[in-house]
Amino acid sequence: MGELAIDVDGLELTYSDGTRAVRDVDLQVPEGELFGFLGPNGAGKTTTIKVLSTLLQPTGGSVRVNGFDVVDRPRDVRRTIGYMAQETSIDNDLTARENIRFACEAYGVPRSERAERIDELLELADLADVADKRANDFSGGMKKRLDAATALVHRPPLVFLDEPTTGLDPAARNRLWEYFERINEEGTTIVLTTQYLEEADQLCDRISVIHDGEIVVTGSPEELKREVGGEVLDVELAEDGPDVERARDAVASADAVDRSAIDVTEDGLSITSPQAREIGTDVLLALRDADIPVLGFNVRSPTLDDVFLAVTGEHVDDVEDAGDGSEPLEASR
Ligand SMILES: Nc1ncnc2c1ncn2[C@@H]1O[C@H](COP(=O)(O)OP(=O)(O)OP(=O)(O)O)[C@@H](O)[C@H]1O
Repeated sequence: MGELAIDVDGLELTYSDGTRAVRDVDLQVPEGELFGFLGPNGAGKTTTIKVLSTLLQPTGGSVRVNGFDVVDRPRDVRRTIGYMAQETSIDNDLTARENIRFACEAYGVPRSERAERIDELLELADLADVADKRANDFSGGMKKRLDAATALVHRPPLVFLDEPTTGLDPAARNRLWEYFERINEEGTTIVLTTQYLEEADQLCDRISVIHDGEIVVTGSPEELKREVGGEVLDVELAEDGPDVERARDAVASADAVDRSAIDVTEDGLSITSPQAREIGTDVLLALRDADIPVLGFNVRSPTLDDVFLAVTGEHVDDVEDAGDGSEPLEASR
């Protein structure tokens, strides 16, 4: 492992009204990683990112960013990071080029380097063709790409992106993912927050699932899925059929099925087991004996949705908050 871009030990952040937004957070992110905080609204993602980027002072624990303590050396931290907030900070009345030029001035990029830097970032953000159009005419995805470009003008080795794709359609989101991958390949460490399981899965080298202000698990998407333990047997039940709890009781009565491994899903039940394939017949027989019709069943690998359920004990739907019209924490399958 190379140098640590982020080294957090026992971070606590309690707001002045007593809200304990973040607690007991330990985290190490090596340089070069594309790291994600995954969690629903209110989990503490923004608060954590604001502490890491010196916008909030921790109320406990120690936080080092690029080797600098955020309390003792906030200027050095700010000099070496880029930050893209949830709300875009670009000026709609300015063109893409003018927005980046303005950021260059704000970050003190030497005058002689500005023109080259602007062209380089317009290219990276895939906005060279529309460089002289006003941001007001841009789509949501283009605005986000421009916003991220303005956070990179001073060539920070580490950039924070707070929910960079929330509210975007899948095509725009894919384009942003490619852009972030390019930035990361060029050597910039990226720490982002997301409510999207698919985003965490596809984009991030490692993720921390954050829930109620605590990191509940950290690892690569593959590691986390492996930790779920085995495969998942989905059983689809008739919507107007018997009570799903009765179905759960019936399945739990089958040999080799652990009751705690049975979850209620939108379509019926899912059973996680190292022997998901072997227990299928027993599960179907148990449901038939209880006169519960089965519409379909399928064995599959776990998704991050299953990871989320396993580590938080909550369903994605239970924590879903589609207040902004998007579909956060939507399953990736
Ligand atoms: N300024 C504040 N004062 C008091 N409580 C706050 C403040 N800002 C956030 N909180 C609370 O802290 C908790 C964590 O909020 P935070 O914004 O960090 O979550 P989040 O995971 O980023 O969610 P979101 O997706 O909504 O941004 C929530 O309970 C929130 O209500």
